[in-house]
Amino acid sequence: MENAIQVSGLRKAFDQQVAIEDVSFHVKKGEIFGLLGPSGSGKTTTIKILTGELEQTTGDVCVLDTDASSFDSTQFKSKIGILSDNSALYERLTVYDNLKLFCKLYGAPLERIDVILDDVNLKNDRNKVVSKLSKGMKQRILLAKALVHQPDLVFLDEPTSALDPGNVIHIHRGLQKLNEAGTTIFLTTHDMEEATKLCDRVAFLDNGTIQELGNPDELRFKYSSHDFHIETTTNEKFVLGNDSKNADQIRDLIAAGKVKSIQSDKPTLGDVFLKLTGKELV
Ligand SMILES: Nc1ncnc2c1ncn2[C@@H]1O[C@H](COP(=O)(O)OP(=O)(O)OP(=O)(O)O)[C@@H](O)[C@H]1O
Repeated sequence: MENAIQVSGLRKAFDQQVAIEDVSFHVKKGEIFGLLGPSGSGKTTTIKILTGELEQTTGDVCVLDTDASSFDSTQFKSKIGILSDNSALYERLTVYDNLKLFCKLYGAPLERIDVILDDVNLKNDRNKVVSKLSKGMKQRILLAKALVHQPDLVFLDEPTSALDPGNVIHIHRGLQKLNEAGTTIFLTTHDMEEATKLCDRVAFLDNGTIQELGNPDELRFKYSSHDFHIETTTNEKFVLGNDSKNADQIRDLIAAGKVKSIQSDKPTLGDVFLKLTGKELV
């Protein structure tokens, strides 16, 4: 099967509270797929259903050719990695020993530990006791734990939310490297730059339903006004619509050497979300 994840008609209600409704999508093997949405939109609920932590109210879920009834099996768990708000570490053990325990659980070679510690920028902290580390460092150990056994598919619930910009760049590189080696990545994020940079496709979730789904650049183009933003050599700024009448004007301005810059309108993913839902994606 070429899909790593197949979801159709998914609904989850907690008593009267509907968290997600009629959610359908697929994630191809080898893709980086992002689920984007504001707080409370249903991202974590979706991840928890896909990893077997929660049971859906209705709908079908298939992950790595495995039906939800088998998500508890060790064989399935060894093929996926999870970073979620429930991920935990042994605080009194060192960084290395935490990862060693996890490797032993899933039969992963111990040589992977130093490779993954480098990917999450913790190479020099391998012998430190976890309880003495910062929140951002613990987040990176949890990320290493999700990735150390080289899973076929990883679920990352806001992987960089607690990290400083330098470490975000480092982690992004590590995730891209992992993906190039064949791992499918499913992530949630509030960070539109992260989604634009990393994801092959994104889905916008709002109030528990998918509002739009596609490649970030294609979505940005689809929701662009296609206007041109022009700045002249005399620092005048104006906007011209993308039509043949304006093409003549733009050509004349260029011919007269009066154009300092021309930029086409390209909304950010946050702008697209705002257009679709009237909400900021924060
Ligand atoms: N265990 C639960 N019991 C009752 N309601 C819940 C439970 N878990 C989630 N919800 C509700 O389901 C909705 C979706 O929550 P969810 O945690 O999936 O959102 P989210 O998009 O991950 O938010 P955030 O970005 O803040 O983590 C919210 O209205 C939330 O209050």
